[in-house]
Amino acid sequence: MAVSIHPSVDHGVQPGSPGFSGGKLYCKCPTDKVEVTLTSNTAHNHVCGCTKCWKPAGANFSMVAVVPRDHLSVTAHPEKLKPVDSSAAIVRHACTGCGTHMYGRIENTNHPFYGLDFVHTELSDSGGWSPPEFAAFVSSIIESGFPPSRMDEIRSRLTELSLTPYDCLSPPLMDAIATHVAKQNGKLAA
Ligand SMILES: N[C@@H](CCC(=O)N[C@@H](CS)C(=O)NCC(=O)O)C(=O)O
Ligand SMILES: [Zn+2]
Ligand SMILES: [Zn+2]
Repeated sequence: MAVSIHPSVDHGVQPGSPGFSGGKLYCKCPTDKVEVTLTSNTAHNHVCGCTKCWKPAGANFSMVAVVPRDHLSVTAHPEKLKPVDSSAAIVRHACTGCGTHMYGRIENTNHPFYGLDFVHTELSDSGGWSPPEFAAFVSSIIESGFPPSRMDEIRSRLTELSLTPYDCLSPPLMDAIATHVAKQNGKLAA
């Protein structure tokens, strides 16, 4: 049995549906579930090994994608949500009943990814969402206790799944961040 990455990809990455236009995410409480409604598909879906992103029980990676913030609303039980860390770049909102992170929002208007919310589409009861495209912050799984001696297994499995492993974000996203910074510091035209 290959090393587990995340339950949504361990049996192969499922393709998305062209024209898919959104759906609902639910927390894991048995009743009174927090419901988040997305009115568009997600983009830049990926698996993330960092210690900040919510992972389902037993998973080594989180699966996380972005959606424009004006396409996300909390449509049931907003009173159960609480920010995990209001000073983080991504302010993640967790269910106080079950601990699931329902969305993460960037509140700093100068952040390169301002305007985007971070979501876990495995919490949806519908298929068709954009599939994960790469693996971010791979080395960070060691910070959660994963044995460093088994990192070759992890990177081989990710590569087999066509989830190219990066120890930060993918080159296009790192370029987007650097472009944002260069426009702010005047090295590139805004
Ligand atoms: N090695 C650190 C990396 C944390 C990190 O930088 N995470 C990235 C990917 S989600 C990030 O953008 N974090 C911003 C935030 O958590 O607010 C860890 O695992 O805790
Ligand atoms: Zn819950
Ligand atoms: Zn992360």
